Amino acid sequence: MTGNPAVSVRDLVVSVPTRTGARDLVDGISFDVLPGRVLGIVGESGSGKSLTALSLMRLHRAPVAIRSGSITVAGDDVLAMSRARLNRYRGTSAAMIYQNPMSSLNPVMTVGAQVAEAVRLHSKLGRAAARTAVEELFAAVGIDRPAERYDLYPFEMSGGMLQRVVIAMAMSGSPSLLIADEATTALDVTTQATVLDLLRSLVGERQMAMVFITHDLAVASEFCDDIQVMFAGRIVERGTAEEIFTNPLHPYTQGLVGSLCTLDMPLDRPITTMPADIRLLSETVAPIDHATLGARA
Ligand SMILES: Nc1ncnc2c1ncn2[C@@H]1O[C@H](COP(=O)(O)OP(=O)(O)OP(=O)(O)O)[C@@H](O)[C@H]1O
Repeated sequence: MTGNPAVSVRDLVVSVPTRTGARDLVDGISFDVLPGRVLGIVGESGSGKSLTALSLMRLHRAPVAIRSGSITVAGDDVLAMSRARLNRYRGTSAAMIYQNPMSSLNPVMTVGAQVAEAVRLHSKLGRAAARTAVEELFAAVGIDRPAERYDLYPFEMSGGMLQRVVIAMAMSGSPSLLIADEATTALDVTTQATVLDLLRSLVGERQMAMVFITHDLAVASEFCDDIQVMFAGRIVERGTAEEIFTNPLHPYTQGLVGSLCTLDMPLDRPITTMPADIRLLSETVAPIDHATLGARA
């Protein structure tokens, strides 16, 4: 990797207390994301993807706690931030979008007024200027007739349009890092493709770093620049999307990639099932990293 990463995570351990001692749910992971690149985090349910994302925003809830490690975003030490600094950080340095846009929206307020609130939180704009800024943001995320759409309530918009509103809200503070946790999973495939196109162009234009969490390996292979595969709280393998999907090396990644169905695969090809066996981890403690394997000239 060259250039300064927008996001740098080192030896992050996130744990929860149990009667028999702390249980590490995220177990010493490290990764970087460069501006303008999309890092996909894939892995089965419970592997620690969402806790990693929540930790980047420091939005994890007690009793879950960050036990050790460091998180640096746009040069700032996220784990050392005061509450006031953290409030500024969320939105201006890092923003997050979720699967269900309604979880980020107030059902009884127009969408424009809600995004205007976010705009005014990050700037000193007056009401009229904030409205103009929202209309510009709406146009930037592909909401046509933004002046009319400003006055709609969430229930008057489709799921795809609402996800665009939430993306506009996330963009309102010009973050260096955008985290999407299953943000396109609930959309139909056509809408999903248009929202992914939008996210890709925003990442390029604004040179944001993006962390993209998904169960959908086909989407990850198309959309992400880099992939890290998580299993039981650890990163087992990382590489470019092409390296991971054409040359998976860890048995867990091989199982994941082998379970992908494609339209051109022979009908009689057996579908690999995943042996979700924790012993897979004992084989490799450090992640298999394609960048250090000499595979890249
Ligand atoms: N508040 C909590 N208390 C105890 N355990 C938790 C808590 N939150 C998460 N966990 C556990 O931490 C592990 C990682 O959870 P996480 O939500 O990060 O998984 P995930 O990979 O995002 O899964 P999914 O894809 O289903 O969202 C899981 O075993 C989960 O049960």
